[in-house]
Amino acid sequence: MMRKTLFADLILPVPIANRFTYRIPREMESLIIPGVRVVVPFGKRRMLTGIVDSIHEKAPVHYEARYIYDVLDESAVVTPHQITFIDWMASYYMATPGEVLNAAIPAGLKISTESYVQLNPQADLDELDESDTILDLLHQLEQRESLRYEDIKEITGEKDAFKTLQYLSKKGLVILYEEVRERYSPKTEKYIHLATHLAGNDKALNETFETLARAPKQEDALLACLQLIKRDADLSDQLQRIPKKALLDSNASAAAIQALIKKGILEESEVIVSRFSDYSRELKQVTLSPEQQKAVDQIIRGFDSTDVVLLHGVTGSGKTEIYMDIMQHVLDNDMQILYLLPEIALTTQIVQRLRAVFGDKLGVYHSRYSDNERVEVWQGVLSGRYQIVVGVRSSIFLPFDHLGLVIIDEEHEHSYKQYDPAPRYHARDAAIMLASQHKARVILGSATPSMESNYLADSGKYSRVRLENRFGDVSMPEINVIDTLRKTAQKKMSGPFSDELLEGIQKTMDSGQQVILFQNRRGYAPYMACHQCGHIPHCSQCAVSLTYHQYGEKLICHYCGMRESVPIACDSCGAKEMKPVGLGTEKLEEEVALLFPEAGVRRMDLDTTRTKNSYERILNDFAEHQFDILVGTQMVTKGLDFGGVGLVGIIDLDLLLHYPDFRSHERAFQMAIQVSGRAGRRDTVGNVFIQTRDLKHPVVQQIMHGNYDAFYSNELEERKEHAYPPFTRMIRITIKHKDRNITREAAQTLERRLSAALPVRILGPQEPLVNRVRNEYINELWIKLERKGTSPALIKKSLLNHADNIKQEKLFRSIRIIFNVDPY
Ligand SMILES: Nc1ncnc2c1ncn2[C@@H]1O[C@H](COP(=O)(O)OP(=O)(O)OP(=O)(O)O)[C@@H](O)[C@H]1O
Ligand SMILES: [Zn+2]
Repeated sequence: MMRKTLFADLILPVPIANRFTYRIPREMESLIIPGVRVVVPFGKRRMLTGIVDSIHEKAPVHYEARYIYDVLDESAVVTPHQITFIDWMASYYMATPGEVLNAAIPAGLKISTESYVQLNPQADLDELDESDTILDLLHQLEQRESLRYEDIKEITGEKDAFKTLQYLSKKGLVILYEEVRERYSPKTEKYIHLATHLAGNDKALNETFETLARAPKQEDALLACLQLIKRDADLSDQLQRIPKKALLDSNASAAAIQALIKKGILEESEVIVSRFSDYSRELKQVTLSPEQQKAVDQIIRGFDSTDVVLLHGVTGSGKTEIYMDIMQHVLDNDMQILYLLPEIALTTQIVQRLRAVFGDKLGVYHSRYSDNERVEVWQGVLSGRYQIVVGVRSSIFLPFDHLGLVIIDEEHEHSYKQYDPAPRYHARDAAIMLASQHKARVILGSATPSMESNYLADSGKYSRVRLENRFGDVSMPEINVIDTLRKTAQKKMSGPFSDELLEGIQKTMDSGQQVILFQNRRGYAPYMACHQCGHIPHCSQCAVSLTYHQYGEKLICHYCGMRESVPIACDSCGAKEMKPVGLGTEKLEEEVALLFPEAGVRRMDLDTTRTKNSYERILNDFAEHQFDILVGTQMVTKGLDFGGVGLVGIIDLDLLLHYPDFRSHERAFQMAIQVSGRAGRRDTVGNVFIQTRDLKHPVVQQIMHGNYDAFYSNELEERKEHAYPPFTRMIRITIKHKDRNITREAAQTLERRLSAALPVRILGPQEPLVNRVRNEYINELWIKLERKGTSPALIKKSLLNHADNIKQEKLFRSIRIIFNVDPY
């Protein structure tokens, strides 16, 4: 009987929308199962790590299948659920499964291939007629065993050293090869135990001690070791291993331990340990208030009719405790829980609260973790060590296989949306999809629900539970709106502060409380301008002004990151009168410190939180009242829970209100209410001061009265009138090219064809406000899909086809077309 040849379909991390079929070598047949990682050759000289999706006997028709090169896992690291999820995400967000896979898998689980170069042992280096660079390279190779591709580039000074290498390889002077290496490395610790022949053998031990009579340090070390073993009460077994570190801590010298090992008295071993220490729970018992208990009951009843419940509770109503109560039920049923948060800054506080109750069942996953740490969380979910994961948006990709509950806290937050690179997904929406795959339940929590979620609750698709009061009879903060237009006329502004705000800050600090000041702009000043001619320095690659950062004296482009030093004289007229204009957090911090010299002031924004533990430090110090005034961007607006905040100031609400985007009102309302909610969360009534020039603006009025329902119904009218979400779904198509005309022409051509072919509304093409970034011009088309119209899947397919077609044309060959589904 003929033996069958087996093939595997793989997902590879490349932006091509297919599965790739490879042959399974005979000796790997039993090893290759769905969900394991394999290494395969790809193209001429690349090696890639892929995931096995399925195994079959059908040889591909259009190409000769190549062999799988290696298999990396003994059991699946990706679950079947994940593969379904990856495929769904790729098609919904118009990305490829490979792009999703790339986002999903922590870098530590990817294999890197590195090209190495070695001197051909047969090569004769004498009498070579080559350039000095090449001779230099060959001599370096002669001295070393091998060089990495990267090193070669450095030696030759060439950007692409491959040509040189090919040349040398053809001449038989060098050998090129690839080495595959796993990036994840487990953390190990050294352990010490007593040699087998000594354990439990007092006679032998005594004899050993005698031999050490002249080596007191070794004697001490052995004694210390025995004491450590005995201290552990329930272990009679003297073979127990003790951490070498513990032995060193008990003052045994490293040299003495080494000597004992050499003599065969002690033995050393290495053990793989977790990067995350075990947390014992303190078992904090929380009693829910009657209103909270009622909400829990309502949520559970809500799940009878819908899988998603929207928990709309005012700031400080104790939503977290409600989640925790329901989580306990889910754990009792042995199901997994995913708890999503919009921002790393928030994980610190929430994790502390959750850990007190759930101990080491809790894994945390976010981008500040190292690759190795992320791999351990991934494996911890696979192995069942972590039943609960708290994390930011990428945690939806973890290998869950029996999710019971997904909590999406602060569900209105737009940081749940991934902008770049693909897949451009919204973690809230994707998590709801993930939950439905697992038949799990979802709680969306917010004090200011998104238009979409509230709309779906209105229409009965979600259940809704409301909490109108703060926990523990705490009052809602008092909101004061200050008319800065009038204050300016009355000369009652000092810099960005009105007299009322300053007075409020002073009073708050006098009463021993703390202050949060919010300004949604980082840097020192939004731009610099010449006092003589008005010239404003712009980024050379983008159509935006450069932001002035006082720290380091730099002008920085917030679009492409380009930095340049601050010009002494104006580029345009030569006058030496360049001045910063406007107010960023850096300047705000400076002004506050000047006005309140006795106060401690710190700042929290992107610039002060770049390092791993910086959030924690700022937040912990604030919680411990080590400083009085926290200045920051939207980072300070989100679900933070501090007891001592008496006042919150919004320096310039207009900045939020008048942003050219259909969601600006929604965002302004949400941010203002959220940041206000940080005030007065314990006993005294909090104060909020909001500065604006637009007192009569309806949204300002709604914020002032904390009236979500009024805001929602007004805004819904607007959205309906202009056919914006939630009444439609939008897809943004971005066309980019370095030539402005080609960009426009491509956009126009695409628009014409789409209009002719598809029953959709198209806005544009138009140039966005910032119409050039990194030297590429930008045009946008906006597609509006009716909620009940042609299948979005078909339309997306057609959009992709049209995009592919247009790129076939000579003029448009190098344009880039980027799709962003639900681009908000
Ligand atoms: N049942 C309870 N027992 C003791 N303390 C509670 C209880 N419920 C809530 N709290 C406390 O009340 C405060 C506010 O609760 P929490 O932070 O959960 O509010 P929230 O609804 O998430 O608010 P926000 O929307 O502003 O984030 C917290 O300090 C919390 O510990
Ligand atoms: Zn730029």
